Amino acid sequence: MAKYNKHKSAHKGSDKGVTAKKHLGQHFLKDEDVAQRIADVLSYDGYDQILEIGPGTGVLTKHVIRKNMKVTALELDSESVIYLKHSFPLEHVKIVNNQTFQVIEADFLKKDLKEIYGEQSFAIIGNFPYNISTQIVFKTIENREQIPEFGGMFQKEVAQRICASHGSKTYGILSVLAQAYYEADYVFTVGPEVFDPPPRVDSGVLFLKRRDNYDNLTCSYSILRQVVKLAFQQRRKTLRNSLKTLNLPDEMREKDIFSLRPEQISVDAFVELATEIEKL
Ligand SMILES: C[S@@+](CC[C@H](N)C(=O)[O-])C[C@H]1O[C@@H](n2cnc3c(N)ncnc32)[C@H](O)[C@@H]1O
Repeated sequence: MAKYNKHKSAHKGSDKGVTAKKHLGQHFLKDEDVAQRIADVLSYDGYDQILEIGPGTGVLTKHVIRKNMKVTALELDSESVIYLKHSFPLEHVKIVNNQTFQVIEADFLKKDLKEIYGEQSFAIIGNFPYNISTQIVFKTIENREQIPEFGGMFQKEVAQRICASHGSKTYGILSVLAQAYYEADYVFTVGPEVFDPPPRVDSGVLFLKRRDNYDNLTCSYSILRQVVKLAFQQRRKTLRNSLKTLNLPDEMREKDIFSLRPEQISVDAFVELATEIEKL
């Protein structure tokens, strides 16, 4: 069971003046090897800017900085921001030429990413706050024109869900929407012992690489999201039942795909179906 200490002496961030806060999903990495392996999941090819979500006390940040990219770290916790701005050992920054590193105190979910990047591309990395995992993935998909790669750590089940193939029990809304635009690879699992305080669950690291045809899908994101959501809201039912509210023409509802349950339908087949529905 995770322990969020009221006393500042007992967890990894506390020696940096940062108390772990449960509502912010703060579990600080204490294993440098794992931090290095997370930083290594991105290719660092084809872009020169990185956005780290939730740097905390910078355990992962310093490995990312060494990759010779411009790094922006977005952190909601003001204690962590104060530490990163004033006490984060600057040798991590100085080792690389022509590099900028900035910390911005902000909520990733609310921040307008164009304010930071304009139209430029950037990759996302993080040991993500697990309480907002789904929203992080949705916001990434919505900003996909600027995000060629995304890598980092989620609760293991969430990472597995994003990477799941059709036919698997964990295949769902996140799998279809993420994989419509990104190739998704589950990279490795870590146990609670690499964090301080330890979470109750295992964690999984994944890597998303944007597909070459990401901007060339035959349907819009909004219709795909609508169809997939409706289908998985009643995952035990066939599409004929779950898509009833769309009032689709009978001849469409006679097609074989409508006798399937959503977990039996591949990403490509969902895209094809959403395309047909959008054309109506
Ligand atoms: C699991 S901790 C990881 C901390 C650090 N990266 C590490 O690996 O030790 C998640 C971090 O995300 C931050 N955070 C939580 N919600 C956030 C949000 N909406 N926007 C930005 N950062 C957030 C937390 O304050 C915390 O520092």
